[in-house]
Amino acid sequence: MRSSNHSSVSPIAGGAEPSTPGPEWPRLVDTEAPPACCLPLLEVEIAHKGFRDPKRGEHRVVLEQLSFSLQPGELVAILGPSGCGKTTLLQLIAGLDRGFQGDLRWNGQTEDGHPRLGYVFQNPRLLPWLSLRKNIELVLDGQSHKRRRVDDLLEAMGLIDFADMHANRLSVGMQRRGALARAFAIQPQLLLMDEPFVSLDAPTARQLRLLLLDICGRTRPSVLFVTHDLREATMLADRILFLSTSPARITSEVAVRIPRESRQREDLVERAYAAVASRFSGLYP
Ligand SMILES: Nc1ncnc2c1ncn2[C@@H]1O[C@H](COP(=O)(O)OP(=O)(O)OP(=O)(O)O)[C@@H](O)[C@H]1O
Repeated sequence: MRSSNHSSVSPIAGGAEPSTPGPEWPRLVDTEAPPACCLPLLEVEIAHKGFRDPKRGEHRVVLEQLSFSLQPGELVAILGPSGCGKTTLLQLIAGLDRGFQGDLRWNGQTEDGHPRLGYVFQNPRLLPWLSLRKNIELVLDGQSHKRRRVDDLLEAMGLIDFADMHANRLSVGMQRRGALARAFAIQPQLLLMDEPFVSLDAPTARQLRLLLLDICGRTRPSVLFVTHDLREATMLADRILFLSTSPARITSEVAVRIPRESRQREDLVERAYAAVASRFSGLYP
């Protein structure tokens, strides 16, 4: 299973019709997913996920017939309207919520083969009573050279001068960077990120996106991240999956063909972004 359960060029439900492809298709962006290279790290097949509405007591379907796969080393962005079920999807994949109908297959298996997993939550979730350094060392328990690894990461995040400060003394932006450092520290095989760069100032967000690409280039994790920022998705992702409103399913998919080593080129990203934005105009301005 490589592509999702949708026609690859279909518009999002309720959205604008796709415009005629421009010159960037299929050079920088394409609706054809690249051919699968090998066994997917993850195959998602969610038949049904719902919640009981706390007020009315009714069962509400949030995800339905949603499927896609993730290749080793692939960076995939998930976009969709607010409240459609993006965080819910990440939580199912992380195993934080097992109440759904469907299957998650890791390296082709449903039981074993769960990879080392990093999760950057929407809220940084650092332990307020510990220093920033201790928050990160905590996930490296028992590993040698952890101080060196933590210092390197804090340096890269521009946080080294704040390493011994309690987490609750840090600004929200600094806590976000700390949460990213904590997720990178375990060198995850799969990194799940829920709007990781939101509420950071533009230069810091750009610096961290480039850092993510740099780390991905070196350690090749698979990354699945939620964003509302189509430009960010175009800069980072190899594929962008578009979700519909609840019950969410994948309605469209775009492959971004900017080579990883050229993602820092704003001109290329801007052209690819313009092509994707024009095709899905009105939905993700
Ligand atoms: N534990 C829960 N109990 C009941 N309803 C829930 C629960 N968790 C999520 N929901 C509901 O499921 C729907 C999807 O929520 P989710 O947080 O996954 O959306 P989202 O796409 O990530 O939203 P946003 O883009 O605003 O962050 C929402 O209507 C939410 O209220």
